Amino acid sequence: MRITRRCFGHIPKMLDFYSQFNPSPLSIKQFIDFGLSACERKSFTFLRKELPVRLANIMQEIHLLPEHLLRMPSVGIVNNLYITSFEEIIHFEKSEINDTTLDKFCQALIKIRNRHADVVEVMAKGIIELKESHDVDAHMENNIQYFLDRFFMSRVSIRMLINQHTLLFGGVLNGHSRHVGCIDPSCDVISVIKDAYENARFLCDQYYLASPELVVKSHNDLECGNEIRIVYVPSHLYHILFELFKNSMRAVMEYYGDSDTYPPVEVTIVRGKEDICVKMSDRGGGIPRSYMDQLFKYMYSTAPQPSKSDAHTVPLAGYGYGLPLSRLYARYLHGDLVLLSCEGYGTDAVIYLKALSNEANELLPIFNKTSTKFYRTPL
Ligand SMILES: O=C(O)CCCOc1c(F)cc(-c2c(C(=O)NCc3ccc(C(=O)O)cc3)noc2-c2cc(Cl)c(O)cc2O)cc1F
Repeated sequence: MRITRRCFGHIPKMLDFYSQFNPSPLSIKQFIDFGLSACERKSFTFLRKELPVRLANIMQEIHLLPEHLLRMPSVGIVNNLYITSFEEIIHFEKSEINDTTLDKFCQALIKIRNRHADVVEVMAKGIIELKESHDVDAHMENNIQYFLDRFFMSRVSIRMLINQHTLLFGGVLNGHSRHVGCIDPSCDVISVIKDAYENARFLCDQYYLASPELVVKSHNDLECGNEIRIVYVPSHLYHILFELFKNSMRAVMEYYGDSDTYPPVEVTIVRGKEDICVKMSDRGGGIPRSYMDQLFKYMYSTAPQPSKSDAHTVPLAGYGYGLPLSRLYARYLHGDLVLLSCEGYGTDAVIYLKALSNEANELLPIFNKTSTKFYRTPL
């Protein structure tokens, strides 16, 4: 990236240095245990190395992107955001550990988090710029899908580290006393489901003047009928559920357009030995298999917002990254999100979450020969 070389002299060398280390995945149990011992100096010492490592790993991949994409103005903006933030963090590499340094570090993290707030939208704009200026073949689309999954997963992980440190040590009182940073050690899955449903229903009522009811079923044979709770990040679970409820409601309301009664959206929660599963079932008519693959594709989802005139048709091309990002949130702690549709009937979406906090490890992209080869190997 010529711009980088000219303007940020020592950065390329530092990028090479930090990208030779693999990111260190933490389990949600480690986040909790660390958060309960809450030692700011230990957190600072870990983060001033780990954050540059995670930033450098993904920055090196940005530089491997197809030239056409790399040259898009919005991708250049994102690249420079990362360079600026990387430079700010490595500034603390050899700092003396005292209260002033710790306070400046916290402020720097908050500044970085704010700087990167709109990166998803800016990256989506970069994809639109590419589609409007070049033909994108299957190989390039494959590269972009691979990169964006890794890029957005890396971003989720970096924001998780920043949020934990700033929530634990940023001086703001912890409103939810039992939460450890952004983690709820005893997250009541059903209450997050109801939250997400009510908010999606509000949007559905606004647009369709009606909405499907919610039916919740729960199976917990492992802990004989107790409430199903998990050590998890409520905001991640909410993000996934909100997206799925919006999709289910849209499908049901479009499929039963002229009816005045609608089949409910059924959510079943099951506590297994390994996983907690949340299955969302709707009778929204389902999706043909030929279309299923497109739902998780960034290139297919990235399209200019539908003009108001076509607002009445179901946008078959998704217009956001809601579904691919939801799957990344589920996969971030070794869970998953799977869609099963029966065309002509409806769709099941299953969220798998690790039931045990010591198995819920961060899933982090690693910049190495394997990932480099992927970008350089023709289909
Ligand atoms: O990102 C965004 O903003 C929203 C992006 C997303 O927008 C969509 C959306 F909400 C709902 C559907 C949809 C349809 C549909 O639309 N069926 C009708 C059709 C008929 C024919 C064909 C075809 O021939 O290709 C395709 C679909 N059926 O089931 C679902 C459905 C999809 C998901 Cl992911 C889900 O969790 C639950 C569902 O019920 C498709 C979307 F795409």
